[in-house]
Amino acid sequence: MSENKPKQDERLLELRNRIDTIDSEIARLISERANCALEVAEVKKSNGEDALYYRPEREAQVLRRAMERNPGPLTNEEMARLFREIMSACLALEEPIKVAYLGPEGTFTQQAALKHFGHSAVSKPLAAIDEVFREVEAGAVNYGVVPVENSTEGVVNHTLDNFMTSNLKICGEVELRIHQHLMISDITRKESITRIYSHAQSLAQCRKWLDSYYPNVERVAVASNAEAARRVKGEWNAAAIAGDMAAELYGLKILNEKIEDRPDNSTRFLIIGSQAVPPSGDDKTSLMVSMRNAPGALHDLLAPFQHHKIDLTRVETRPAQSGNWTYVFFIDFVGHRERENVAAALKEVGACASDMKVLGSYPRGVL
Ligand SMILES: C=C(O[C@@H]1C=C(C(=O)O)C=C[C@H]1O)C(=O)O
Repeated sequence: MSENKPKQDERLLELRNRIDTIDSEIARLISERANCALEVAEVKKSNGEDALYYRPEREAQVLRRAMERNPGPLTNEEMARLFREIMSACLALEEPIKVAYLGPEGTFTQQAALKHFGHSAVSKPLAAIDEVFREVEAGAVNYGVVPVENSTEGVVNHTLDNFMTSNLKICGEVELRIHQHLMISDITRKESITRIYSHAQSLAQCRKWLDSYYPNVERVAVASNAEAARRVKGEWNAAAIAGDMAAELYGLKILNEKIEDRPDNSTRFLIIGSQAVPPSGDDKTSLMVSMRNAPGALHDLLAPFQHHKIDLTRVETRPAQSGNWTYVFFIDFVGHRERENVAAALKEVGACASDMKVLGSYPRGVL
């Protein structure tokens, strides 16, 4: 035993007492904050604002500020995550926000929903992207969360196509680093794996890894990663590729961690709702445009953005549902539609397009 032990014990006791004092101060301040949020809800109610107290632009500002003034040693992301949960709990005092997501439970989309709304939101898994759109349109939930693009595998066509027939708006975005793991159940025989289940996108994200380590094993695409994990539960000769949440949900053991081919593999999700979001100070806008099929059409469409010094972050093309060989462009750019240069560019684009719809201006993803 070190002769310093009594001294160290004393120091430990002192530090723990300090932590206890700080904790009671934090608890008092969180309660004070919660009471303020309740009062804000009262004011909103007396202003006749909708029953929805959630304000995406204000939440983005609160999170950005938490990161900007972070004195350390916690990382900015950790600090913002803590504030994310405090806000989520404060908002739920009035009424928990209801969110539908592309399920089942355990998918990356659920993880994105929790990252964006915090754990006090009530989330509801649905089986298809179309169903998420319908549920939000019907007003059964306040918001929906759907994937829109993956850095390795590209765009999620289903989500873009839904905007052609829906009047929902984009109210936010959230980006998630995607880590894929190979997992097995407690009855799986490691040496006898003949089949690997996963969603097609995930199989594609791990193609090279699978070619190296399981070249002769059958790859079976199923509806979701969580479904892959569920199947493995009862099969002694199968493994699944899925994320942490699925492993936890189905009690699977992770055999190989982070097997995605690209270390920066990430997916972007959209928050869909019926609310137009005011500027937060750092925003993006998504636009859907149809053009007549004429020479120079794409140039005419993009020129106003260059002219008004607007940064494009994405341009996607999809076949229009109205006829063969006509196209719809999905364009994302930096800036809110209420900003002068954005409004001017939109006017010019509108003048040369056969159809144009602003899908939404929304805060750039913070976390
Ligand atoms: C408190 C408000 O309402 C909600 C709760 C927030 C919070 O806890 O900070 C922020 C925005 C809203 O979602 C507000 O509008 O300021």
